[in-house]
Amino acid sequence: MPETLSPDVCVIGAGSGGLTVAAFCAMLGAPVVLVEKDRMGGDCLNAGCVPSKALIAAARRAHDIRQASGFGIRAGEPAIDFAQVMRHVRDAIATIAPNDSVARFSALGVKVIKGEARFLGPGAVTVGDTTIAARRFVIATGSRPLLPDIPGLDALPFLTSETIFDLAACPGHLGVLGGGPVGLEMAQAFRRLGAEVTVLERDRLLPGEDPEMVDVVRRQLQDEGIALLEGVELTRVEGEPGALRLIARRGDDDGAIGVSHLLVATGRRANVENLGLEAAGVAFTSAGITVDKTLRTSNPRIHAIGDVGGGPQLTHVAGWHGQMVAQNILFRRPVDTGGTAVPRVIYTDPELAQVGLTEAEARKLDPKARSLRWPFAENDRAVTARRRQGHIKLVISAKGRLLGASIVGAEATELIGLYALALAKGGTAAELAAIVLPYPGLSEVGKRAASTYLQARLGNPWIGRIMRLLRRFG
Ligand SMILES: Cc1cc2nc3c(=O)[nH]c(=O)nc-3n(C[C@H](O)[C@H](O)[C@H](O)COP(=O)(O)OP(=O)(O)OC[C@H]3O[C@@H](n4cnc5c(N)ncnc54)[C@H](O)[C@@H]3O)c2cc1C
Ligand SMILES: NC(=O)c1ccc[n+]([C@@H]2O[C@H](COP(=O)([O-])OP(=O)(O)OC[C@H]3O[C@@H](n4cnc5c(N)ncnc54)[C@H](O)[C@@H]3O)[C@@H](O)[C@H]2O)c1
Repeated sequence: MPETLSPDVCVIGAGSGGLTVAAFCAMLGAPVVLVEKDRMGGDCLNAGCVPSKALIAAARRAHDIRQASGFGIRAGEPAIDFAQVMRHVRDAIATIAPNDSVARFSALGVKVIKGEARFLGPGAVTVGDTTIAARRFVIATGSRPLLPDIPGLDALPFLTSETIFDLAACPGHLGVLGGGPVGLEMAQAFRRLGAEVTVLERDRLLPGEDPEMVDVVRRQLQDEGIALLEGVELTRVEGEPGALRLIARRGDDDGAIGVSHLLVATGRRANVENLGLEAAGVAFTSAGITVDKTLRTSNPRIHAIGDVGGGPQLTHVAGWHGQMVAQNILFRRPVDTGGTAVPRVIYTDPELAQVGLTEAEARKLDPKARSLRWPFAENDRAVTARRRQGHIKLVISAKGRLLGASIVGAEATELIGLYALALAKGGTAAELAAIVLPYPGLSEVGKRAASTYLQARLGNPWIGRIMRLLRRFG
């Protein structure tokens, strides 16, 4: 039966961004319709953050067992039951899934419609027989793997983030095309689970990250036996299923690498197709829907958030967008994606976390910007846990104001939050050096780095003069 709904808000896509908008609106009593064509929870829950971090956690256990002899515990080579590892991955998804389910959102008061949404015009969307004429729309349709045009690739089976978590057996030799976050996280996880792994990256590993921090990750991956081929172009894929030949070129040299499986992890493309964006008057390019810094599209009644908007493709960014846009729709609270420093983490071991400016970015804006470092090897907690790799780097202005923080080392994800707060509050190295932190703790690495700023100032001749003056008073 055709029906027309007229909610305040229609959200398209039930991933991290869309779910946040829908939950926020429903909890405040605004009528909201949420349309999802596939699985509730989107990419993060079903084929992204959750399965990847579950797999990484399993792989870490295998690695810890191999490393246990350093603690005086003899364990030997772990026996890996890959089917059970994958059950653990599915179990993690299934445990979290109820939070994102139709049942939960319906109970919150959201009208959830399963189907593909398409704009009929600037103020109406159709899903099957239903037309939704909402006051405001939020497009949160996410992204999907971007597949490079490489001769032979489409004729042979290959994996992407959408299929790798369905593997029934561990690959014998996993080729990974792309040394970005997906490629490196999966390369290390599969290596630890027993696969031979070769990464092919046409640039350098993690090209968007500080090279000094990436070096620490690179060394660890190499130590674990991962072959890292940087500056190479994959020119052709040959062979047959289970026995692929990757023909790659570096400069004028061609070489072939035999692998059993190939993971293509060369970035993502925004889901802008088949949405009727032209009918809606929403401008877009192949990079995504065009939005201003308030996340508004060229149609002022329509916002676009998360991966489809072409900004940083991260779950917490999609959620943050969703929260701001919901507040804007309900309370006219201004949206501003400009000023906030958003952390990002590569979940390799050691983890690489970044917030604010990298050293190179800061120097471009302020040639007097400086860096303060402290190694994990000089941190007592890291030493006791045999997790001595890596360091923190705080980037500060000439006057000591924090501009950015990079951490490569144990628990970098958990450590970076402090620096996100410090950046938001205009914090300084002196303030970071003054915090009292529990001993022993990894968080002390940042305090020690910040303290080097003060130590450098102790050489100032005025300090000696002031001390001599004060001595005269007893
Ligand atoms: C392997 C991997 C690991 C990742 N790990 C992390 C991580 O550790 N941390 C992190 O922050 N980020 C991570 N990400 C990125 C993260 O998954 C995404 O940034 C996030 O899911 C984006 O959320 P979104 O709401 O924009 O889109 P999505 O989660 O992709 O949701 C979009 C939804 O819209 C639906 N949809 C699309 N078109 C329509 C339509 N026409 N009608 C109805 N529904 C539609 C889709 O089916 C989908 O459910 C990872 C990504 C991958 C691939
Ligand atoms: N920890 C996290 O937060 C996390 C984890 C995974 C994914 N993600 C998000 O998912 C998105 C996708 O990740 P990704 O790693 O697929 O993409 P990416 O764009 O971040 O990295 C892709 C890498 O592949 C390389 N590349 C591209 N084409 C190539 C080719 N033809 N041959 C060889 N190398 C090639 C690029 O130089 C780049 O280093 C990212 O934007 C990221 O934000 C985040």
